[in-house]
Amino acid sequence: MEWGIGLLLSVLMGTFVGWFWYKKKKKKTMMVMKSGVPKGNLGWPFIGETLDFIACGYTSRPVSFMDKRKFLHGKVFKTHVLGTPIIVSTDPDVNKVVLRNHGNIFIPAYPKSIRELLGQHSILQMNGDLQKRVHALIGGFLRSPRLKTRITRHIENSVKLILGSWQHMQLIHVQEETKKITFEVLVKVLMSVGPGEDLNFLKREFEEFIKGLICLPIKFPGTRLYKSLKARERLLTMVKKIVEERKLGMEKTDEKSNPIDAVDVLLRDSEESNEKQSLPLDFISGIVIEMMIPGEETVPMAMTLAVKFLSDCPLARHQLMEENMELKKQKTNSAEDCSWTDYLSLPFTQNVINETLRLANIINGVWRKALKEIDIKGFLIPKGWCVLASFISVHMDEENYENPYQFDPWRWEKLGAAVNNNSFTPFGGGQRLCPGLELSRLEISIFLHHLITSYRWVAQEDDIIYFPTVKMKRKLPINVTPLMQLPVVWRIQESLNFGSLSPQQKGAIRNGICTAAMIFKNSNGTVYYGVSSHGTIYFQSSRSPWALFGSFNIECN
Ligand code: HEM
Repeated sequence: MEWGIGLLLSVLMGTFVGWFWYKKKKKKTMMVMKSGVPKGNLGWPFIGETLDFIACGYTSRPVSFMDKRKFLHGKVFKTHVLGTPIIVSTDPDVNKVVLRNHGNIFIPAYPKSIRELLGQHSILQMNGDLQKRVHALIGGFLRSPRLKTRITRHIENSVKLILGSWQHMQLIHVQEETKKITFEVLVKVLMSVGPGEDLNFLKREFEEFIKGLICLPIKFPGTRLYKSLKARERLLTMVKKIVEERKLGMEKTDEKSNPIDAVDVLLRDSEESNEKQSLPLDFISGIVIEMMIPGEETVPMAMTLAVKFLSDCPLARHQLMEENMELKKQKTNSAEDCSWTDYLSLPFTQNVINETLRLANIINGVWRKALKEIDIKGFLIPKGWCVLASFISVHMDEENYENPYQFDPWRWEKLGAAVNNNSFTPFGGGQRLCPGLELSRLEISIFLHHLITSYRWVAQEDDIIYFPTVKMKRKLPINVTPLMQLPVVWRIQESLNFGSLSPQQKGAIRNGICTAAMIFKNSNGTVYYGVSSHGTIYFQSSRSPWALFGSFNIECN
């Protein structure tokens, strides 16, 4: 009996000690959770703080949503937007960890409409080894010098064709025109489809498809999502046909030439390795469709916004013109074509592109979901929570950039190489760093080169809208005049600060007309004039070499 009571007491005692220990541990965990989970406000039931989030997206300062909360709760805070509680990081170090820890801790978490439209095989949603494999294949191909050499000629032709069509147009909508260039280039890179009926079909259906990328996730006949899904089906049929034909062609020939496009790369990968399972044709077709998105959205928007920012900053436009005119002159003199390295090594042009990408924030951040609880810099992100690594907040933070709202391409002269910098992530980072980074830069550089060396433009009033994606309210209307058609004096006004001219030089411009002293004919009979970067005209004779003055030349008839 005593033995029984003793046992009972020991069991009770053990249970009590166990319970006490468990409670203490739980309390400790709760305390860690409480002190570690970022502060913030989840707002109203269901809608959370979505209304404020969207309202800020329609202003010229979309980052004000983040700024307000950053001020109240710190650089990492919690909120509830677009139907989900979320932890927002505006801290570059935290963003870096989120981007790097991809796969094992963080997986992409995109809104439902995007998930539905891109389908289960989307590269943006796949994880693990498959994502690594596809990313490496696409990245390797897009970065290869062989592709860049080949595609440079193609981009040039496409840019010249579109710019040429502006000759007799007064008003241009930059946002629409740039899409024509970038979509055509990307479809060529992806599946070698050139201008014609097929391209028109792809463009038409793709425009219908992309409208549903951010919309209410309701799909029955008549809804936006439904229409976009139908367009995707039609796109898939056509792309799959191209992929199948290519596969058949490859089976018929034993010759192994270099891959010509992304379809080739994806098909060959499975062929060349016996260990790897071949990628299904549906899967390849889906990836190809998904990769058309930058041709319709991101790259044309970057070009459009560069034009917008340059229009508002004549000094930058002038310096860009000088640099590109110099390249044009060199190439004309040596009777050579510009190579991709020529375009990418124009320092000021690259600074303009960096600054455009920083200020425009075309992809304003990435959404991830935590698969495990993780502590980053003292912030506890509980398992299952979504994290928004906000790039726009970092790009527009005074701590990282002086006068962040000012378009200042010269800041990059001090900041140096932009890549690998946590505070500059327009192309994301880590394992999902955009594989189209270099192609995008090349396309934008070629577009800016030909635009600035062929046209003078005046932009009409327009505003940037940041929600749901970055767009111009009026598609950026500009009035263009081909440089060749400008009276000489226009070209001079374009680049001169008249106040800095000496009386003798001023005498060369009478009533806005250039006198012969400023005009120069070379041996071919081409007329030039030279202008320095500081707006001083140099009188030149046929014996003084142009390079001596570091001036640029504009040809005129
Ligand atoms: C200015 C133009 C562009 C910008 C700003 C941009 C931005 C980005 C960003 C931020 C990501 C990371 C997404 C994430 O981490 O979830 C990304 C991924 C990606 N981008 Fe771009 N991109 C541009 C152009 C292009 C081009 C021209 C292509 C070529 C086809 C491309 C193909 C891709 C692909 C395939 C991914 C997914 C990579 C993966 O998840 O493994 N992008 N891009």
